[in-house]
Amino acid sequence: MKVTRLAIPDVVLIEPKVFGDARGFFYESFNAEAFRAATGIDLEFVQDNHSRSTKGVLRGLHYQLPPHAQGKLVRVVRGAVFDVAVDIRASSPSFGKWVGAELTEENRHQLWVPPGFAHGFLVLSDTADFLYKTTEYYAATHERCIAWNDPTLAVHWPQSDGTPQLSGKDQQGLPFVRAEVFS
Ligand SMILES: Cc1cn([C@H]2C[C@H](O)[C@@H](COP(=O)(O)OP(=O)(O)O[C@H]3O[C@@H](C)C(=O)[C@@H](O)[C@H]3O)O2)c(=O)[nH]c1=O
Repeated sequence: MKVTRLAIPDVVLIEPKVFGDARGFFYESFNAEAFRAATGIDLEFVQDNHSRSTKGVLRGLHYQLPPHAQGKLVRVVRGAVFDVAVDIRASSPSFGKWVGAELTEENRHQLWVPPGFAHGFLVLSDTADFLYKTTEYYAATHERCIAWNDPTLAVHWPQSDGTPQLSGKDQQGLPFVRAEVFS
């Protein structure tokens, strides 16, 4: 497993070791002990999620407030997305900054998005199957959404020719300046 800390070092890119042979491939998509040894981060996941989206769909920027804040280990098993994590921890030196990575079926990269970050992704392929593990359960009452195109955050979404396809909820995403953040 190769671990790279991104420009916001709490966000970690993971490149698993893949064993290919005549049958296909095998890799450990998560191993708590190996993850801890490589990153120093001790994780206990409680929920696994799978979403499927078509090209041009954008989901985000989502987070849950404490006490239901979620860390997410995200990956793509079909297609390709541009994945984004925004630091919304008021006391952080990178508050309001974002990092992004392309996660694809081919590169098998994963992103660790810690609690205290808003998260979203744009689908670049015809279809994308997006899988993620979370450290806390879904809590609808505590979920929040910041607008994907907030001018203060200025996330640079790639290949965005026109407006992405958004859920009704995501069309109501708040401006960053009005969003509840982590103290
Ligand atoms: C996220 C989630 C949704 N749901 C339900 C609520 C709703 O009826 C339906 C679709 O939910 P959403 O529109 O919120 O799904 P989606 O827009 O895919 O939400 C996800 O987006 C990405 C970017 C994240 O970071 C995730 O944490 C999550 O917020 O699924 C659950 O039952 N459990 C869950 O954990």
